[in-house]
Amino acid sequence: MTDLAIAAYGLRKSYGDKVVLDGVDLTVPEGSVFALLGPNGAGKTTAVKILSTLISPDAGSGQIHVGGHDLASRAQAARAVIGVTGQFSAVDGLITGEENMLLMADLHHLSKAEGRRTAAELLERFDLVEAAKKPASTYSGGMKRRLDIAMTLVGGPRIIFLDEPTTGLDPRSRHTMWQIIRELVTGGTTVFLTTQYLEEADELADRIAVLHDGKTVAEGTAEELKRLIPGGHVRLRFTDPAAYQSAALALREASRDDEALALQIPSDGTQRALRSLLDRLDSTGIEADELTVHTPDLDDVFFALTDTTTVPNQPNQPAQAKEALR
Ligand SMILES: Nc1ncnc2c1ncn2[C@@H]1O[C@H](COP(=O)(O)OP(=O)(O)OP(=O)(O)O)[C@@H](O)[C@H]1O
Repeated sequence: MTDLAIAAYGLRKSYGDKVVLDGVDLTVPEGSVFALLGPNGAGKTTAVKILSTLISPDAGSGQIHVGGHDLASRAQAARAVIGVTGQFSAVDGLITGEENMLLMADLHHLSKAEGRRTAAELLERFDLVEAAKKPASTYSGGMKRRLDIAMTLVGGPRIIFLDEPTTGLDPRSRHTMWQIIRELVTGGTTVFLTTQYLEEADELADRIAVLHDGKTVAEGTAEELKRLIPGGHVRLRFTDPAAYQSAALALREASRDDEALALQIPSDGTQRALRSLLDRLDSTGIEADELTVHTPDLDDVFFALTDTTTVPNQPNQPAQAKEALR
């Protein structure tokens, strides 16, 4: 069995009468990337803060082991093997990137020579050599984020927590950050990240947990999560209301959008399914003005699991009828 870098059971945290985490289990195998997804305020940062020993869980939580150390009795030992970067950035804007790195080396009690060597190595690795002598306040968002991670790596952590590592970055900087994260994992580091971007979880994570209302509502690989919901469909749009009505009669399994004159037909999007659909339309002499194939992605999973206000589409009911049913 693979060793677990993080094994947390029954995580609980409330602020006053607001329950933020209501018994969350999180297990992360060593050397893997785990993504915690959830809408704003779901409790992702709170989970990161607990796992990285910045705050304590409530009494009644189960055991939490990080890097093999029980947080209740050996928090100091756990702290020695982890690094945290995120919304609470450690970068000091008033001093240079290099000075920030050397400060970190001091905090980790590295000798002067070792501190300089480590700082130089990491500045090089994160493409910050040119900027190293400039105040960090002059850095772009992407550079600051890279410096933040470089600082975290000074202590050689085996497990790193990245709280929304790419929020606010432009696409190029985001891809650079993804590359950095992949390299960290190749080097054996375990990465626990929180993200608002489903695409990011899909790209990077071996396993993903979706947090909602203080609970994990789904967990698995991106593929497993996508399989949880059907979601796949073909959408046919018409400009002629008569053609739309005929098509709705011919395709009784379709969901109707009377306003947009569009029909949504559940489908796995395969060539065979599409051919059969088109054959049915052909045989009735109906032509759609637009056809789009939608295969489920993480967005569908995320919204299906976290949006409690959505009423699933009822097959083939006109919008007014649906209204009347409410
Ligand atoms: N120190 C605190 N005191 C009171 N409430 C808090 C505190 N910290 C967090 N909360 C509340 O707990 C909830 C979860 O916050 P948390 O920061 O963990 O969410 P999040 O999922 O990281 O959200 P975001 O994506 O917006 O950062 C929020 O409603 C927040 O207001």
